[in-house]
Amino acid sequence: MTLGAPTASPPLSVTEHLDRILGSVTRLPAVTIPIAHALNLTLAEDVHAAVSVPSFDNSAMDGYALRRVDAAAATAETPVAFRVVADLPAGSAENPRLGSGEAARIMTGAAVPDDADCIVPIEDTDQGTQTVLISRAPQAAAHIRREGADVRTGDTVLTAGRVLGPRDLAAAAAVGVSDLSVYPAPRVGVLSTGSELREPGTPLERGQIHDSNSLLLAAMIAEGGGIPIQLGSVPDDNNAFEEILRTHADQVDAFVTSGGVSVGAYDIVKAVLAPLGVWFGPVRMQPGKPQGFGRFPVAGEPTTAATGPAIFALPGNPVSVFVSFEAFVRPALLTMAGRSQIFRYTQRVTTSVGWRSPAGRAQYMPTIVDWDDAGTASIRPATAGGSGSYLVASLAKANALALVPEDVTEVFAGDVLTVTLVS
Ligand SMILES: Nc1nc2c(c(=O)[nH]1)N[C@H]1C(S)=C(S)[C@@H](COP(=O)(O)OP(=O)(O)OC[C@H]3O[C@@H](n4cnc5c(N)ncnc54)[C@H](O)[C@@H]3O)O[C@H]1N2
Ligand code: MOO
Repeated sequence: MTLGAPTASPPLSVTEHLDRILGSVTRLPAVTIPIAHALNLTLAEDVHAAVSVPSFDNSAMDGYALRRVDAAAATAETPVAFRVVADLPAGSAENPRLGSGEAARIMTGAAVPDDADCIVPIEDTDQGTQTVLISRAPQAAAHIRREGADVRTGDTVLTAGRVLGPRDLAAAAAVGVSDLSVYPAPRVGVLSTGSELREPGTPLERGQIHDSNSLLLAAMIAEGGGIPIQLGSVPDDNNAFEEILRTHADQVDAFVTSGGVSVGAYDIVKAVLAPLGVWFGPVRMQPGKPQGFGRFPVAGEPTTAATGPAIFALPGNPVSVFVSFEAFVRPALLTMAGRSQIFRYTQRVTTSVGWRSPAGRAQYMPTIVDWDDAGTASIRPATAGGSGSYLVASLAKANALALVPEDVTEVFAGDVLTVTLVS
């Protein structure tokens, strides 16, 4: 056991700490993967249509393909008879010749014979299979979906930088593309520290608590477009902590740890990582004051190389974990995932009650946004205890974080604050 080193670094503002982090992380190298695995990833290269959509003239209706001129006189009272010379379900490769007075029965999506110039829907016929009576004169080119009406071969269908949603994947598939160049989701090892931690569901003895940070972090990583890798929890033991990081360093793009970064005698995270060059110090925020950030060296590389996985050493208090993730980890992971939009949208909202905020620290208050009947939003703290960093159960009620600037020590009802809606 190594004693935690006292904090030496001067306090950073939230912006200074975030700038250092964003200056250190870069997007991951692009990879080419099957479309089916590309949901929510950022596209690295434009996608061009390999085939037109539609790729052939096809019928928009179940009906009959024929030459319009032959049915020009058709009315309900004086229907015109056609000989049915072919039957064309969708997928048929047939291209039957159609002479005067001849029709092909055709289903939606089937290729229109070259000799036909319109489709008569079955509603305007007697649905005959040998001969068919057409009871309404068709419009020119009626119900034919033309080749290339949507996109033509070579057209740009999706542009680089796009975050791929379900419709993007469908568009890529439709234009004949099977693989996409994307920035991969960062793989993030999640490790909780603390001898007091027990698995959720385990009965607790005096002094023990359930490990909620592992779940919180893994879920936030997944929600933020990363792939969480649960490494469980380690007791306050320097060697056990370092060993688990070393074991996984070459398998992850980042680590997020919680706990053990303050000034206590058992703050192992700082004790192990600070000598490896990871920065530790206070950030002028509440909650989330003690922070650590740097790179964890991969075996065989010099500890000074900035090539190992990024490591975010967050404080242990659960609300601090949540706020720290929102403020620092989420934008960094989104950067690694190639996103250009790395911050959530904010809005200015009026507070319906007041509260106190510590001097010289930006306060992140978990809040509930209420909307009145007129659609006007207001916020109130989500928990009776304000931004107390241990209030993990009440944190679930919050749907927003309100930011109180460093120099404000009291928020009054009616004040307007910058609010980030969180999920
Ligand atoms: N003398 C001082 N003490 C503390 C200071 C300070 O400046 N001087 N800072 C306080 C602040 S602010 C914070 S935040 C915490 C951060 O401490 P650590 O990062 O070292 O975290 P721990 O001591 O390990 O744990 C803090 C708290 O959180 C609970 N915890 C830890 N891990 C989990 C988990 N996985 N799931 C749920 N809860 C967890 C832990 O039991 C503690 O109650 O330091 C203050 N102290
Ligand atoms: O800064 Mo600590 O993270 O308030 O509880």
